[in-house]
Amino acid sequence: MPHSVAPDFASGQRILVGICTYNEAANVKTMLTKIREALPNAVCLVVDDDSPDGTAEIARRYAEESGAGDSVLVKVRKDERGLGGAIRAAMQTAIDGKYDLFCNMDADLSHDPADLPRLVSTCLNENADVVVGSRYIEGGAIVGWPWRRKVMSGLINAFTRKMLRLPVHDASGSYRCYRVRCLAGLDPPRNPSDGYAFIQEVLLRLHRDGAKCVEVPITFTERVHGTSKLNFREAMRSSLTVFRLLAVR
Ligand SMILES: Nc1nc2c(ncn2[C@@H]2O[C@H](COP(=O)(O)OP(=O)(O)O[C@H]3O[C@H](CO)[C@@H](O)[C@H](O)[C@@H]3O)[C@@H](O)[C@H]2O)c(=O)[nH]1
Repeated sequence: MPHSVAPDFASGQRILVGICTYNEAANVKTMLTKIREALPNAVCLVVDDDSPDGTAEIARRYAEESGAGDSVLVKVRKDERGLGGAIRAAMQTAIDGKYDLFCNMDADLSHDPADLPRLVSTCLNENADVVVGSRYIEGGAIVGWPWRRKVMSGLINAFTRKMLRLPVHDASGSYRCYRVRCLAGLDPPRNPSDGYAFIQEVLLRLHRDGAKCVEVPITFTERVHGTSKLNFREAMRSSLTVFRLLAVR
């Protein structure tokens, strides 16, 4: 999809782009390069759970050698694991740093950094509180998944949307742009999801707080390098979390 705006359109906004990484040595450098091309004024944050493959070190070296300096931050969590906790840590950095917008995306190039300007401009132009990159609306797509995973993910998302009365069709994808003031306004969750379910949980809590949620179509492309960390157990745990989230106020 073509960009409707020039890459530096949001120069008045302070934008933090967070990518969470576990064993993304083969992807992190390309990701950072492409994010900086897409949004030259944004700050990139890598939240790495002490990956044994040296992801954090590659990101640090990239920051030094590319001259990115303070516009690439690397946070290493030594004793914690889990995508949900890592995204929460990135959100907290956005809140503490008084950023205006926080964009979150996968670090394996499944989410195309070239879509970042579209998410950001939609947030600004439509005065949205959260913009969700969606695989399940017209124009959205998934490339490279076997049909079984597509069907499973589509069904889980339809079920989650219905059960939690969410206003979006893609609750489990984490390509999003948030207004930081809305994240800062959320009460700290009492028992937050540490795994992939956090992606649904934060959307639900924002929606219940009255946040304006807008969807834009994205194409999700299965990674070429590295492996997914979403195993069957975590997928089930995340899906069943819907029932726990029914109790979220
Ligand atoms: N810091 C940290 N990052 C993690 C962890 N587990 C996964 N990640 C990072 O989270 C991103 C997505 O993880 P994958 O394991 O590659 O997920 P996927 O199978 O490609 O996609 C599924 O999960 C995505 C979560 O964003 C979803 O967007 C997508 O819908 C899909 O269901 C990657 O950047 C990966 O490195 C963790 O424990 N800690």
